[in-house]
Amino acid sequence: MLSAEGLWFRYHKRAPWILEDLSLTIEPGERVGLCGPSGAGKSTIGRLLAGYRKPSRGAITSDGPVQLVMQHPERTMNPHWRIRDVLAEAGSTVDEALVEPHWLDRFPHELSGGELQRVNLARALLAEPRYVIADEISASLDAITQAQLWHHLVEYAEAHGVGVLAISHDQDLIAKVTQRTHRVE
Ligand SMILES: Nc1ncnc2c1ncn2[C@@H]1O[C@H](COP(=O)(O)OP(=O)(O)OP(=O)(O)O)[C@@H](O)[C@H]1O
Repeated sequence: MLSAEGLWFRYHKRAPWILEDLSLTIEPGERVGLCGPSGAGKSTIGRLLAGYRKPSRGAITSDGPVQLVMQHPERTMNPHWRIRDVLAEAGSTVDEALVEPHWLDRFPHELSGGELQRVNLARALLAEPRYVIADEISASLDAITQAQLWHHLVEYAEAHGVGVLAISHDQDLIAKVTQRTHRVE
């Protein structure tokens, strides 16, 4: 289980608390939606769960690796590396349902936003995570690309018993791809 218990967090000592006593659990194979207004701290929760930040108080425990996938894949890839090398850093068996072979020799800026997000998701899955935090991964994509991306993630998660936290403003999407929702205010 991926568990956050009694989390308190603020970005600076004198800044206001973003999270006050937040608790949340995700079981392997479970898909949970994370909803709430802008600025409520959803991305912050994702960063904490993935270990990018440490909570001021409280505990995060996990029985396996956690991968965070974010909205802007271009920000997480070296622009001077070809897609082949971006992926090779994470592992060797690329999911061909996500990554088309003719993309491998291109640079990140030579793919569309949706194609690059598919590469980004494939890279995250190469790390064989037990949990995936999907933070607005399809926010800027058209409906078909959004559906494809989520189809891949849900199928992979079901096949491998991976727990997913889906962060999105889109309530309809959350209802479609998750089994329950956690709300933050
Ligand atoms: N690096 C940072 N330094 C200082 N404050 C930050 C930082 N990142 C986020 N914040 C602040 O923390 C609060 C929560 O931000 P966060 O991005 O977690 O919210 P969110 O719920 O994901 O919002 P949105 O739905 O708009 O993406 C906001 O008030 C934001 O301004």
